Amino acid sequence: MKILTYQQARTALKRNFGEESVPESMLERIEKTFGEKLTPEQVVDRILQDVKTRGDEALKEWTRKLDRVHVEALQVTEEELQGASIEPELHAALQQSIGRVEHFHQNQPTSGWINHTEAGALGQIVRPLSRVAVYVPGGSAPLISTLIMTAVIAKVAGVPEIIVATPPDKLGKVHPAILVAAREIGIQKIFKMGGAQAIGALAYGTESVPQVDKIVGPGNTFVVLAKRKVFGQVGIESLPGPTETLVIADETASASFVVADLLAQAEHVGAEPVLVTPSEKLLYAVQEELESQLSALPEPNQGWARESVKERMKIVIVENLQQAFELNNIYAPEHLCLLIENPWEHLGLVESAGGVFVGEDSMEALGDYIAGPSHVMPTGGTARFSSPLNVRDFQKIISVVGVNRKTLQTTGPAAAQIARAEGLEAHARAIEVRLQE
Ligand SMILES: NC(=O)c1ccc[n+]([C@@H]2O[C@H](COP(=O)([O-])OP(=O)(O)OC[C@H]3O[C@@H](n4cnc5c(N)ncnc54)[C@H](O)[C@@H]3O)[C@@H](O)[C@H]2O)c1
Ligand SMILES: N[C@H](CO)Cc1c[nH]c[nH+]1
Ligand SMILES: [Zn+2]
Repeated sequence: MKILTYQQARTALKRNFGEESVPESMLERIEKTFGEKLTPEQVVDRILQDVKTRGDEALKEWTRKLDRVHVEALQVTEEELQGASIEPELHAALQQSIGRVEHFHQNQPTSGWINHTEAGALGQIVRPLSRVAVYVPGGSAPLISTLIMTAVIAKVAGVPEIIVATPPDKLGKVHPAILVAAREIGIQKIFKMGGAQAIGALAYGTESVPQVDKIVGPGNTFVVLAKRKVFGQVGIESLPGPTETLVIADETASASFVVADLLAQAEHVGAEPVLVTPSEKLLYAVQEELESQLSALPEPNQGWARESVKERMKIVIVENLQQAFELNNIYAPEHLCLLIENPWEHLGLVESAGGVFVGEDSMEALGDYIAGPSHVMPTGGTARFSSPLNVRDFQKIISVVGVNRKTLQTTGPAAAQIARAEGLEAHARAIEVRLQE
């Protein structure tokens, strides 16, 4: 755990996606798997190229090598989908989550507009994408909730065809709760594939996997790098990678809640929990509480959290809350949790974050499952320029230009002027030929 001053944190928290150092443990795992020293980027290039040229065969081989399982049929069969069952309590919880995510996104304004006036018409029409894929992580835990936090929003946007990709478990199966949630949402096509190989298959298409228009959803470093590389071939929504949380807490915060929130995210592979506080008293209380909550966690959760917390957790001591929010805006975290007195009064200081969790009853873990907004949020500092997954990510806007002769007469000469300044004579004439009529 690192304890930093405000000045040190100004440099330490500044990030540029793709430039962060790769953990030694990941490089070692790569060397073990590939038998040579490669960067994650080189690994992803190799996998994408192979899937592009050899299709299903490559996909299955990479699944065997990286997920250590052989899958005969990549697509989940109708029997598997219809036969999946889970505890009624979990089923009801999934239904509640689906309902709340759907309701939240139905509130997002997304309609188009066309203004018909005496000058003619101008506007924007909105169309859903035709075929999208949602990636549901499954490397270390089957993220059932991520299916809800992606596919339900695609449904609200009106996408007719939604495809799911998720890594198979060691028996070559998809978690039954993912299948039940898929049934509830009305999804039929689910593929047992993960990592960069899944992204390649969806971007290029294979014998079994249809090429999609856009791939959305979070994942580990390999998934995120692959998404970035196939952008252009297909659309992507943003770069939601390993999760991160910045908690701003003052002396009024409960150390127990602060630690609970930091540990909840530390439980994710590669997570980065950061605490920023002006209170030394809270700092000592948090250090004590951390040990006690860590040892109370059951294995294997404790193992992940311990590794993450010890290696990755940062605590920053600041002079006041103003400094805390400045650091937040430099870091641009996926999640910002406000455990301070009068949190609503400070919301205006937030310039960048995937989501803000205001007050001690709005913990981020609730947002992960059921609050309403998608838990798919930008990481790695990309919250400076991108947003949480939302309905607009599944739609496109088409501009509509239908002005009339009156507008042509008032705007045409200016347009022709600009065209000639660009040296584009044919453009100017295409306008002027109408003006002469
Ligand atoms: N930002 C968000 O909105 C958000 C939301 C949910 C989850 N997440 C993040 O998603 C991530 C999920 O990661 P995960 O690993 O559990 O699942 P994952 O499904 O993203 O990745 C698993 C896949 O990675 C590939 N892989 C693993 N090791 C590899 C190696 N050495 N070389 C090449 N490929 C390799 C395998 O193909 C495997 O199928 C977590 O970091 C979590 O924090 C982020
Ligand atoms: N906190 C993760 C990234 O926002 C999402 C998640 C899924 N399941 C649990 N948590
Ligand atoms: Zn989480």
